[in-house]
Amino acid sequence: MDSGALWQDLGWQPDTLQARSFERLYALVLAGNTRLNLTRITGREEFWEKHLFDSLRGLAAFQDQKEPSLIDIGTGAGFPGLPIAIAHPDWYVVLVDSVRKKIAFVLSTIQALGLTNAQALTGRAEDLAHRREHRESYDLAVLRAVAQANVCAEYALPFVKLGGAAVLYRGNWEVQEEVELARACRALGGEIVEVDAFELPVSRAVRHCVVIRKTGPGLRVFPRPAGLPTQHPLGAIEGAPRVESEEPEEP
Ligand SMILES: C[S@@+](CC[C@H](N)C(=O)[O-])C[C@H]1O[C@@H](n2cnc3c(N)ncnc32)[C@H](O)[C@@H]1O
Repeated sequence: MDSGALWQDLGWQPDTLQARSFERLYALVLAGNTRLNLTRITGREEFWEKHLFDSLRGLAAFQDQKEPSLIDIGTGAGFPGLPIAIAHPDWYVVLVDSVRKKIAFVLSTIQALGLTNAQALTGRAEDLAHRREHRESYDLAVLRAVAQANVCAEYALPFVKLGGAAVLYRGNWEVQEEVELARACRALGGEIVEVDAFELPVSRAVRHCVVIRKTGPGLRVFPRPAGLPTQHPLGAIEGAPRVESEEPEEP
């Protein structure tokens, strides 16, 4: 499948500069992979589908939003944040990861691509979300393959402005996950407003994008100190088996 056909599914086409940036991003990730083990997705077609297309498809519902600020929590090698920053030059994108060497890679990539609308920070979501400059400061938060859905909500919602949204990029989506996420959202001032199910255009792999609207301020104690959200996930049903749905990416 050529990349032009891939973008048709999104109703969007990159211009010449954006197409060049995607090519360059692919080359930089391949080069970085030899040192840093960034991703197992290295084939060209798979990279286009599972890193570029998937990153943008998750935000299809927000495509026409004007100049939002967005935080990508647990960005790894820069996904979905870097493709979003390339596709939307008028958006302001902050990419966060707790692993310094990953953020060093993302920073060097931002520089190599000349992206003036993106910046990257090393830190844990649990710490950064309590800093005044980040608290309830973003229109959108995105997380792909970071943690269980209810844990992702605890990381994300404290960063989001009232009326903004967190978008969780998921593989499979189980009823139990949705129940636990809804319970967590009640404490965090969020409400699940959409579960967008789709297939990737080439591999037909199943994806779900879960949109949580920020409807209230949530409690100041969230997110809890580093490690607690994963050890004691909010909204978890006592005695129920832990759901680990298939993640879109396992670097
Ligand atoms: C499986 S990788 C996914 C990377 C990328 N989002 C993707 O889809 O390709 C998960 C990333 O989340 C980061 N991460 C996990 N928990 C985090 C936290 N509490 N705060 C910041 N980053 C975190 C990890 O360091 C890792 O790079």
